[in-house]
Amino acid sequence: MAYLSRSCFLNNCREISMPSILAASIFSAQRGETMVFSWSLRFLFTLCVTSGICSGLRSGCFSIANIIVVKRLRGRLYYALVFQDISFFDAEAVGVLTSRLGADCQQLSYVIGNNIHLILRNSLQGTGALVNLLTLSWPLTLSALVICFILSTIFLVYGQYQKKAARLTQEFNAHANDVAQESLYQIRTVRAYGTEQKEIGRYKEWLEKLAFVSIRESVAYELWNMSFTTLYRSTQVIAVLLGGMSIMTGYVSVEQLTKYVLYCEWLIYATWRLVDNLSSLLQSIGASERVVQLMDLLPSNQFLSKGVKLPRLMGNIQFVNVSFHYPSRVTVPILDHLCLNVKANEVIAIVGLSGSGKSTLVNLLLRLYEPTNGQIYIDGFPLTELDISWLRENIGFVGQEPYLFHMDIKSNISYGCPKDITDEDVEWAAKQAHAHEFISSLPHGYETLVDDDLLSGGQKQRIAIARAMLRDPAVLILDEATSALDSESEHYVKGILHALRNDNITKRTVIVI
Ligand SMILES: Nc1ncnc2c1ncn2[C@@H]1O[C@H](COP(=O)(O)OP(=O)(O)OP(=O)(O)O)[C@@H](O)[C@H]1O
Repeated sequence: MAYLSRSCFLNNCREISMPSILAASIFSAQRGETMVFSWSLRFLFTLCVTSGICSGLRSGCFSIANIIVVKRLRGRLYYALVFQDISFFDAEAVGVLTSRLGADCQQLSYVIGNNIHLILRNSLQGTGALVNLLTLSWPLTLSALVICFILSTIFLVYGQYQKKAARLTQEFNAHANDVAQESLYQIRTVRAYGTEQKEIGRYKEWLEKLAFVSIRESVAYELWNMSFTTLYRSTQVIAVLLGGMSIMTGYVSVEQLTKYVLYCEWLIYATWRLVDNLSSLLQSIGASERVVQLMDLLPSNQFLSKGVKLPRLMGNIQFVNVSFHYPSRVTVPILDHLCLNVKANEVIAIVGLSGSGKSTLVNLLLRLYEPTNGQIYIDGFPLTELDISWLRENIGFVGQEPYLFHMDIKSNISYGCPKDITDEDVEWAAKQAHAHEFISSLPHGYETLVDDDLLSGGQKQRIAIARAMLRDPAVLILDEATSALDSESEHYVKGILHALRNDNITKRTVIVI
């Protein structure tokens, strides 16, 4: 790669002499200097071939580098996202985050890949052209430079606008993406309530905002294009005007003027390409600011500090004066100086009105959020001092709305299990959760791929219970785990709870909400 870059750099330097050689070959033909003419032609031909080869190799290498950069960016961003606090996900919409992972990462790769490389190349060619122009005639060069200066000034104004527009485009795109994702994900609710038109309207609202910004962006681009073309043509007219006058006064020769026109073309072309690359660079920077900010986020403190791993989790749980409000709703206290004592191997039930904070209690125990006041102790250790991954390995949790992954049933049951698992273990857990029978009746049994329509709410919940049972946890939390079960399954699950309570061999603390 380094060798290739060096060769391409040398080729770019050689390319700068092209207008000179072109003019030299034309005028050597006019003077009848066949040797010079044939040498110039050979040189030009070699330059054409090497330019083509270098350009092909360069764009090939940069496309590959781009693919690698996008892969790494996405990986790094995903890593940064996954290790954020849960409160981060309360504030950020999933559709917006997936948009950052997709289109925005792609944009950022253009900054790193194509643009910077093209900017360097065009700067080199522009500088080469300028040096050659200066050796030909400085008054003529000055006129070309004035035009380049005006072009750059117009571009600065336009570039600022483009950067802002790019950021808005990304924002509106991300919101449109979020609305579409939400509606499609909730399509059954949408259909049941007949809100298809309302959802289309919600999506269109963002599309309209997006179109508005895009149209303004296009108009700005066209204005810039218009200024550029006018100024570019002006250079040619000025060259003929000043150059013609200089020839008439004998200040420059025809050959010098020809070289000047060719180099001028080269300079303006390089300026245009440079400005265009800078403009898309600014566009990409505008679009990728949020990606960079997200990538720079440090992982949650929970993962940074190494906590204590106890030889065995007994399951003593103590809430001492715990108060809490959600970070997104600081004015709404959920828990206020709560004290709770659960002894190891106890089976307790937490009962309360809807919205009274039962699930919040579990969220705090799993350390998804930190209490705003007070302390939670597990086996006498403050929760914050324990190794969080170790603790979660020892807790089995079944939530109110169990979500199954798009994997086969066996993988769903063994999901996140820290131990080595055999097929028999998976079957045992499924039997404990009264799930074995319906799993066996599926076309591919435990190998059946789970998708949204395959299982009923109660069946999904039984698989989630099996997942928790398989870990053989020291603390088992069932957050309204029977809410989606039919009366027969509920009866069985209650049987499991009784069995857990009377089980004196497998000791565990059970919290039932
Ligand atoms: N992530 C969150 N951000 C902000 N507020 C939240 C969040 N999760 C829950 N709440 C609020 O906290 C309060 C308690 O919710 P919680 O889910 O703990 O109640 P619950 O007793 O489990 O209710 P239910 O029995 O209906 O499940 C509710 O007012 C709820 O709106």
